[in-house]
Amino acid sequence: VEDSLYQIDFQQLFQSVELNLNTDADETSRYAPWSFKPVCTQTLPSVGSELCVYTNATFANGRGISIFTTTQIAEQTTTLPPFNDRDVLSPLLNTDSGAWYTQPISNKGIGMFAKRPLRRGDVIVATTPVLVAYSENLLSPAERERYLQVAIHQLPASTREAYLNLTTVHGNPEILMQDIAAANTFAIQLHGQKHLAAFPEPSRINHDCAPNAQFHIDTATLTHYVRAVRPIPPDEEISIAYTNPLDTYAQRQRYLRQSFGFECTCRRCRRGGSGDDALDELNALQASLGDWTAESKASVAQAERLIKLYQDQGLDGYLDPAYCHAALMYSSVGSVKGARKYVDLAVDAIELRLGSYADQDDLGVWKEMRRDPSKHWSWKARKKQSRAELKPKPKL
Ligand SMILES: C[S@@+](CC[C@H](N)C(=O)[O-])C[C@H]1O[C@@H](n2cnc3c(N)ncnc32)[C@H](O)[C@@H]1O
Repeated sequence: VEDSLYQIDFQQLFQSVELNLNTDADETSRYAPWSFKPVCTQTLPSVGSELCVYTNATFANGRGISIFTTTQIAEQTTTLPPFNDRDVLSPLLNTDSGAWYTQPISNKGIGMFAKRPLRRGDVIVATTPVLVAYSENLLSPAERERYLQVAIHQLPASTREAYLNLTTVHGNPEILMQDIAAANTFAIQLHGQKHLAAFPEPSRINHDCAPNAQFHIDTATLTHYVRAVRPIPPDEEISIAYTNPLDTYAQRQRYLRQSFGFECTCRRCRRGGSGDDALDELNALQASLGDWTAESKASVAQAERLIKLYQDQGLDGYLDPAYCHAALMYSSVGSVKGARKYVDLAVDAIELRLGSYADQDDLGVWKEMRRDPSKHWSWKARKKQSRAELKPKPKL
C-alpha cells in the first residue's frame, strides 16, 4: 500500500513539474529567478518554515542548479554574485580544464587522473553545484526522495544525466537521489545553515589519507575548487581526503567505512595502527613548539623535524601549522630570514587549504609579521627566555 501511495504522490509532483515545463515565458517568469513553481513541504516546526525545491535552469551558463531549502535561504542565495552577474564566474568554470580525465580503477570504481603535469597550487577543476540540499533529519527518506527527484528532474538534461551517473553508497534504487548524495556531496554553509552540495566532476575524485589535492568551496560564488598540493605527474590518480588525515588510523577507517562503505588501503592505511607513531611524534612536537614557558624545550631543530614529518607522511596540504610553528620559532631566536621564509610558506599553505574561508585577520597578522618580524610578540622571545634561564636565580 505504501508503495502505491508513494507512486501516486510521486506522479503528482511530476505532473506539476511537467505542467510548468510547458508554460509560456510569462508563466515561468512569474517565479523568477526560478524556472519553475517551487515545490514545497509542509511547514517543518523545528525549521520554522517549509522546505522547497528551487531550480534555476540557466544558472552558470545553462548548467542549472536546484536548491532544496527554506524560502528565506533561497531568497538570500539569489543575492549572491553568480545569480546577478555572469562575469563573476570564471570562463574556465564547469569546463574541461584539460588538467584531468576519468577512468575506472581497480576496487575504487571511477577515479580522476592528471592529464598533464600539475604544480602545487594549480586549480585542477572548478565547478558550481547542480544540487544543494538543506541538511535535515526531519523528513522520512521516502518524502525527502520525492523532493530530490523533483530537484534533479528539473535540471537541464545533461546536468541531470551527470548527477544520475554518479556512484552510490548502498545501491538502493528506492532512494537513489539520496544514495547518490550520500556518496558524492560536500558540506556547504548557506547563510549559516549546513547544506549538502553535489558537484559531479570532482565527485569522481577518490579518497586518500595523504592526498595530492585539496578542495575548498567559495560560498560567495558557490564554487568548488580542487587544487594540487604537490606536483602531480601525468596519469597519477588525483585524490582528496574525505576524512581528517590527522585522525588516527582507526578513526579514519571507521569514518570511511560508516559513511562511504569502503576500506581505505592507501599507503598510510597499509601501515595500520603503527602509522599512528608518526602522528604521536607530530603532536608531541607541536605541543613542545607551542610551549612558551621558561621550561620549554622548543628548538629550531624541532620545527624543521615537524615540517619533515608532515612531508614524509604525504600531508603536503596540511603543512600550515608546521610552517606557523617554524616562523614563530625562527622569530623567537631572532632570525629575520627564517621567520620571513616560513611566514611566506604558512600564508601560502593557509590560503591553499582554506581558500576564501581563510581568516583574513589571522592572515593580516602573519603578513604584518613578515614586514617586520622584530615587532612581533615572538621576536627573540626564546632568546630572552634562555638568557633569563642563564641568569643566576635570585637568592631568596
Ligand atoms: C565521491 S565517489 C568517488 C568516485 C567513485 N569512485 C566513482 O566511481 O564515481 C566516493 C565513492 O568512491 C569510492 N571510493 C573513494 N575512495 C576510495 C578508496 N580510497 N578506496 C576504495 N573506494 C573508494 C567509494 O565507493 C566511495 O563511496
